[in-house]
Amino acid sequence: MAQFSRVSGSVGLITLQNPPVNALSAAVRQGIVDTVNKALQEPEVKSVVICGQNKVFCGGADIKSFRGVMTGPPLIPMIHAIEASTKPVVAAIEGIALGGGLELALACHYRISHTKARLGLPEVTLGLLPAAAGSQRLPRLIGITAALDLITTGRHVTAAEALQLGIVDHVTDQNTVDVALKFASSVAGKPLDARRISLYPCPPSDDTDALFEEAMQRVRRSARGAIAPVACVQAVRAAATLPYAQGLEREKELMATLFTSGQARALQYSFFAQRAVGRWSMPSGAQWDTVEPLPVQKTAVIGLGTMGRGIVVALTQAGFSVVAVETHEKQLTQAKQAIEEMLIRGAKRRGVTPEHDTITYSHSMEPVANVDLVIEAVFEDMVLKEKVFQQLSAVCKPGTLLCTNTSGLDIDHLASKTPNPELVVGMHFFAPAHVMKLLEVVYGRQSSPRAVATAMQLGKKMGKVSVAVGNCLGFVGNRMLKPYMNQAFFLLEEGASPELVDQALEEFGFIMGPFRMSDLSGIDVGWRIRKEEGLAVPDQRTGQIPRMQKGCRYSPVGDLICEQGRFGQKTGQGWYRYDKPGGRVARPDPWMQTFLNQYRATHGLVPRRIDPKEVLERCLYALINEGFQTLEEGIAAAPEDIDVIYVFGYSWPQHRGGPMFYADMVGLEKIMDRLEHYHQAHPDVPSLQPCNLLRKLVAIGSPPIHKWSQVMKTLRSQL
Ligand SMILES: CC/C=C\CC(=O)SCCNC(=O)CCNC(=O)[C@H](O)C(C)(C)COP(=O)(O)OP(=O)(O)OC[C@H]1O[C@@H](n2cnc3c(N)ncnc32)[C@H](O)[C@@H]1OP(=O)(O)O
Repeated sequence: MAQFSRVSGSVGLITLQNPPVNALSAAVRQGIVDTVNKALQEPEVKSVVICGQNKVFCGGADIKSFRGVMTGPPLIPMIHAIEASTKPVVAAIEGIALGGGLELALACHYRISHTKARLGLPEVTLGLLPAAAGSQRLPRLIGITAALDLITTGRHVTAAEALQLGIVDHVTDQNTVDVALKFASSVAGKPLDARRISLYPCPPSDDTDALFEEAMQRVRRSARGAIAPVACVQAVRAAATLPYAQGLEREKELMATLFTSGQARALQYSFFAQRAVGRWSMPSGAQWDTVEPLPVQKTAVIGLGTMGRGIVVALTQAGFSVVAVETHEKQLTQAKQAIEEMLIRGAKRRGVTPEHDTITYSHSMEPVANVDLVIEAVFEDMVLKEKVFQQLSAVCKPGTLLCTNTSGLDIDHLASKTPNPELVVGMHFFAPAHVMKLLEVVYGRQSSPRAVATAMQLGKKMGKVSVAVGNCLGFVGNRMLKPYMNQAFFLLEEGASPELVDQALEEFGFIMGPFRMSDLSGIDVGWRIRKEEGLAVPDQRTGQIPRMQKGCRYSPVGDLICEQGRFGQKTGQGWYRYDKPGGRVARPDPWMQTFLNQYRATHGLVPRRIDPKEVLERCLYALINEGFQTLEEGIAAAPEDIDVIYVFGYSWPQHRGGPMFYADMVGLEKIMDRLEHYHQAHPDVPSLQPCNLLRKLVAIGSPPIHKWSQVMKTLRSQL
């Protein structure tokens, strides 16, 4: 809806009304058309102001409506009618002007913004482009380079930057609507042609071809196969090289391709999935809207290795006071310096003053006594963590929440070492913890709903996308990674090279394939865990690590690599070789080829040609199958939880939605058939055997992803 009123006799005020973000639903568009007509027809009205209800201008098109048939007046003619108006129209921008919201403002003759407003064209993040003439108007207003930046990244700008770029005419910290009304009154009757952006020529650049060539290359490099950023460059190019009307036609053509692409569907699903994970629930029925979080102001981090340092930075930047504890004096000094540097760099990037006075460094636990919440981030060793939790239980005030940053150890076991297991939860951060957006909040059998609510809220305040998951080995993310990594190892045994496997998965859209990723994070990390699990241990009789363990196929290739001291980038050699220890550029290593040949010969394995399709199917479908298993067990509450974890923690390409969305796109029947096919070929790999939930979904006709929850409920109630 949009409401019309007349202010001071001569200014028509149009207020968009569609909480919470005044999205341009069919009703809002109809309201705008009607109220603009009214303003034009009423002779007393000399100028017009458009604003949004509740101090929010407009969050753009209604994304929910993209799923169905579009109804109501189309956006483009509505926007053109505003620009063509013979009476001046002023946009009063408060809160946000995003996507169609900013395009609406660009059609107005003047834009006045509140200092705290944010503006942008984020369509690219939804797999689209600004197709309500935004791709044609913005370059004409602010130039090609700046427009390319905003349109291809979708980033939001502050009012100050918008003013500097020329997107808005004036910024105020007063009541924006009042300022706009006064201004509208002052420009009544003034000529408007010079204010109609569609009439502007696109500002020339020195070498348009070179500029677009460079932009296209940059975008292709970072897009990982996403098509919207490429279409955005093409649309801006149309603005730079074609008359406005033809540019609009091109914009429409490009949008038509994007709109119907699976990528747009995936990215829009991902938008809503990110919000859905905030509405967490626990198997007990406790959920986000029925549980009050505990108040948290003072926090502590125990252990200042890489993870601990990142967590201290993230907490400090979110405004919490932090006691940072590291028992080794030398490590404490180094950590302090590293944290200060990270805070300075972060503050510089955000244009604020660094906040270090809120951190207290300590080599003892004493200052932790009066904090509200502790995050333990010591080495991934259960005995060490148990000791820390016992110390914390002795020193902390009653009611302190004890969180562990383990990446997969048993939360229930750790909780059992404290007198208050209900106050123990896992907070699994991803490295680097001050950068990576994902946080898995892991509840154990005894974790109280308030403890979960508190950790979820803390994550939100730290700017994380937090997902509540149940307790099991590896939780959701690392548990699903295991069958994926196993397949990658098996493929090496059967004839693939690390390059072949990585390339297939990188072309799919992962930032790094499993072997480059493992070189980056350190191959020895998994080796240590496998040794603790009793897997990477030579058989006393043969002296070799067995290739069958507990009745299942096991590949020791990763263990053998580590035995050679090849831990990845840090040692300059891993699955690849690097110029020096710490080097970043991975090069294929002839040593690896020889090693694999010898390994296969030793075990009588005849190498065969493996194609990228098999790599994708085996690695991804095994991972997806494990995803279904976590849903079946209730470890993950919904497919959205898994998808958000994979997109934000494991570089799953966002334009493919996440593993479970991808499974829905590929077709559950196909996934099940291919898994069965591979399981027949490898009967000693149980993770290739389709799980019950997948079978059940296929049996009832493969319902779409939003209907899986119902089947999951039935299945769990039958168990
Ligand atoms: C021809 C095509 C023309 C134009 C194309 C477009 O305009 S595409 C849309 C472009 N706009 C956007 O991409 C904005 C998307 N929204 C956001 O980035 C954030 O929601 C926003 C506006 C910055 C607010 O963030 P905040 O953290 O304050 O709230 P939250 O994200 O939780 O959102 C609150 C609820 O509003 C829903 N919502 C937000 N934007 C839209 C939208 N454009 N359409 C529909 N619904 C929207 C959001 O889902 C939340 O609802 P919930 O029920 O909680 O999921």
